[in-house]
Amino acid sequence: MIYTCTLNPSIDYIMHVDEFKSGDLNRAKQTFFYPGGKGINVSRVMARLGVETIALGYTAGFTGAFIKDSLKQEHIQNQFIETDGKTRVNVKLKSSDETEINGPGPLISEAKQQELLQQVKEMTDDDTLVIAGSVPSSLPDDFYVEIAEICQKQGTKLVADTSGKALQQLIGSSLFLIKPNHHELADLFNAEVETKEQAAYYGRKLFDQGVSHVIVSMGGEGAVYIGEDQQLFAEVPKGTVKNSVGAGDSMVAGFTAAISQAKPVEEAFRQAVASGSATAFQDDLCNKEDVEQLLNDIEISTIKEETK
Ligand SMILES: Nc1ncnc2c1ncn2[C@@H]1O[C@H](COP(=O)(O)OP(=O)(O)OP(=O)(O)O)[C@@H](O)[C@H]1O
Ligand SMILES: O=P(O)(O)OC[C@@]1(O)O[C@H](CO)[C@@H](O)[C@@H]1O
Repeated sequence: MIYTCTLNPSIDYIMHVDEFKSGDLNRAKQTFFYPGGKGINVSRVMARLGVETIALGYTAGFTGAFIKDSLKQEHIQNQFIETDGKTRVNVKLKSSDETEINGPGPLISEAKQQELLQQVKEMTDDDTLVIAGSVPSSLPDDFYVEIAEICQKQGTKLVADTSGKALQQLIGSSLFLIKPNHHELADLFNAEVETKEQAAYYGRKLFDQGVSHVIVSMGGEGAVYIGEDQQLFAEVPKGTVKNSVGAGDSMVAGFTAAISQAKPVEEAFRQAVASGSATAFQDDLCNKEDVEQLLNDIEISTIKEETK
């Protein structure tokens, strides 16, 4: 089974405002509510690509109930742990540019932390766990590392989509897939990552430290894949970006779904990029048809040089 874990889910409240003026009364011309949080986005895209997952994490209050209802409507199983307080609402403001305000999320007690670790301990070497998103401030900084240690011991494949300190701490753990964007990769190595060669150079360092598959996304500039004996570059399809929230998560979902269906790595990478762009080109996350339509538009080439 493939599990996704979202420690800090959200309702994503998308607001389209024509010309946003800070400090003024603005009226949105269109709004949307979506169940959000990176792992939940991965579960939703994988469901659309025909792959079953079970969503784990913490939900709370009426906002948490919205998330559970929404997933139920999309036939996605969950084993969320209910906590006190309310699941956060993250505001995504779309105007001439994209502004995001993410809430802090509810407090998670020590007992609830142990409950989640117990769920991980019950997984086996047939299972895959996707840990995605930020670690709420009430959890220990190294909570993901604790999960990684459990997974390594029992042979559960671990996919990690996080950033900052949480990502830094995970490097060195045995990981199946990570997908930093080029800014996150640059932060990890305190270096400049602007070109595909630089992305490949630092991506290879992550591979050498125990990550089986590394995808570095570079927004509209393309994406890089580093694996055992391949390093690939994909041009992203051309289109109008409507809402890039969840585009990175869609890539993780596209790749993980394809691998679970025993597709070759290059095809999994192609599906990752198609899923990311298909999400970027619409308000909600991508559908299977959108992904399939983009697959043929993606040119993949080999990156030869690995110099900075
Ligand atoms: N301008 C664009 N044109 C086409 N595709 C895009 C564009 N911007 C993003 N994408 C798609 O979204 C993917 C992820 O984008 P990005 O590198 O911004 O990741 P990210 O920062 O993790 O995303 P996010 O945090 O917004 O989910 C890209 O690899 C690509 O497939
Ligand atoms: O605050 P975090 O956990 O870093 O990110 C949460 C979030 O911004 O990530 C998803 C998009 O990737 C959204 O659905 C959600 O609002």
